[in-house]
Order: sequence, then C-alpha cells, then structure tokens
Amino acid sequence: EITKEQRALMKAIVDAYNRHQIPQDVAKKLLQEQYSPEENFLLLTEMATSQVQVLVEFTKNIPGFVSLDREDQIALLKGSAVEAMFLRSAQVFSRKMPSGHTDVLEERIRKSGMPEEFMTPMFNFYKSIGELHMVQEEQAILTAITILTPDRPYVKDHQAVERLQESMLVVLRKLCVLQHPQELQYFARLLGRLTELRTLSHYHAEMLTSWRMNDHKFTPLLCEIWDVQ
Ligand SMILES: CC(C)c1onc(-c2c(Cl)cccc2Cl)c1COc1ccc(-c2ccc3c(C(=O)O)csc3c2)cc1
Repeated sequence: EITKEQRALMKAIVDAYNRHQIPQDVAKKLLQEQYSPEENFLLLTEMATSQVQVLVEFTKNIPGFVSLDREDQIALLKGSAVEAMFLRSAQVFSRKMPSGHTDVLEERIRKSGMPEEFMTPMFNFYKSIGELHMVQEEQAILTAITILTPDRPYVKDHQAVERLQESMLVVLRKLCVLQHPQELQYFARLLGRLTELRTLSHYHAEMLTSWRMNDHKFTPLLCEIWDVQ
C-alpha cells in the first residue's frame, strides 16, 4: 500500500544515502594510523569533518529540502549534524565492517581523550541501534527524518519542515510494517531511538566544551557547524 509518490520519495532518499559516503581512503585511515589519544582524536576529527561534508550533500538531495528557507536549511543542518553522525557511525558499528573497522572505531573513540561519562550512553546507543537490524532504506529515511526535525533552534518556518518530515514518517511506518511484520512495535522502537539521539546530542555539547578545555583543535567546518571557537 505504498503509493507511487511515496516509493519515489523513498528511492530518492535511499539513492542519496548510498551516493554520499565517507571516501574509502578516509575510512581506511581508521586501520592505518597509530594509536595514541592525540592520533585518535585527529583521526576522529577527520572522520567527522568528512562525514559532515557527506551529510550536507545527502541533505541537499532530500526532496523538498532545497526549497526551504535558506536560513532554515542551515538551522536544520546545524541542529541535526551530531545526531545524524551518531546514526551513521552507529550503522558502521552494527554493520560487521570488513577488515575489522568496527572495533577499531570503538577503540579510537574510547582512547581519544573523551570523558569517561559519555562512553556508556554512547556505546549503549550503538548497541541498541545494532539490535534493530535496520535495513538500508530504514537507515536512510530515519536519517532524513532526524535532519528534518521542525523544533531545532532558530527554525522559522516550522510548518514547512513538519510537512516534509510528516511525509517521510508515513513512508517509514509503512516500510517498518513491510520489513518487520512480526515486530508490531518496530516503528515505535525506531522513533524511540530519535529520543535517545537528543540526549546524546546534549552529552555531545558538554563533550565539546570539555575537549576545548584541554585545547583540542577542530577543523573550520566542525567549528562552523558546532558553533565552537
Ligand atoms: C571531532 C571528533 C573528535 C568527534 O567529536 N564527536 C564525534 C562523534 C562521536 Cl565520537 C560519535 C558519534 C558522533 C560524533 Cl559527532 C567525533 C567523531 O565523529 C565521527 C563521525 C563519523 C564517523 C564515521 C562515519 C562513517 C564511517 C564509515 C562509513 O560510513 O562507511 C566508515 S568509518 C566511518 C566513521 C566517525 C566518527
């Protein structure tokens, strides 16, 4: 019962999601570089910077996004970047990466000078995403839904964003019923992860502050999207 235009919407989002990925040479660095807190932090910074670039390209391909008010587009990207990156890196964790990327990413995050108290919620989230066994379409649409969240700071035209998010929520709900017929509450569980993402995003803001305290440097792109420095 997915309509023609809903299928077109889903295809556009999934194609954009697959088209825009971290370049292999950047991802491969996870395996190559040394292990020291400084080296790990630098690598993670490079990953995040590359991921933000990928995220911007993906977002521009979400049907209707570029027709939104320009300033609202920026507000949505800034407000959702961390959450979208948690979703993306969570999928890296749950996907048994070839050549052991997964534990390498965990290893580097654990030894990057990140304050201990953020590790537990972060890795609990990664585990809870892994347990969902999301198909690629669900991952792509859930990321788009996260980006098109109307109540981000400084968004002016709530309505316009809500309309776009609404149409994607409808598609996601139908997809969940089709992909996970046994699990009646699967869609509700997926949305529950979005709530968890908000909490992680608040933790992340504190993490940034504590990193800046012991003067960790970020790239210009990250400074801009996270309003630091
Ligand atoms: C500035 C830096 C220290 C930082 O601050 N907070 C976070 C941060 C952390 Cl530590 C966790 C979650 C979110 C953020 Cl922003 C980070 C690191 O952010 C990352 C963002 C994205 C990846 C990431 C994505 C995709 C892929 C793929 C793939 O797609 O094939 C293969 S390898 C890989 C790696 C890793 C780390």
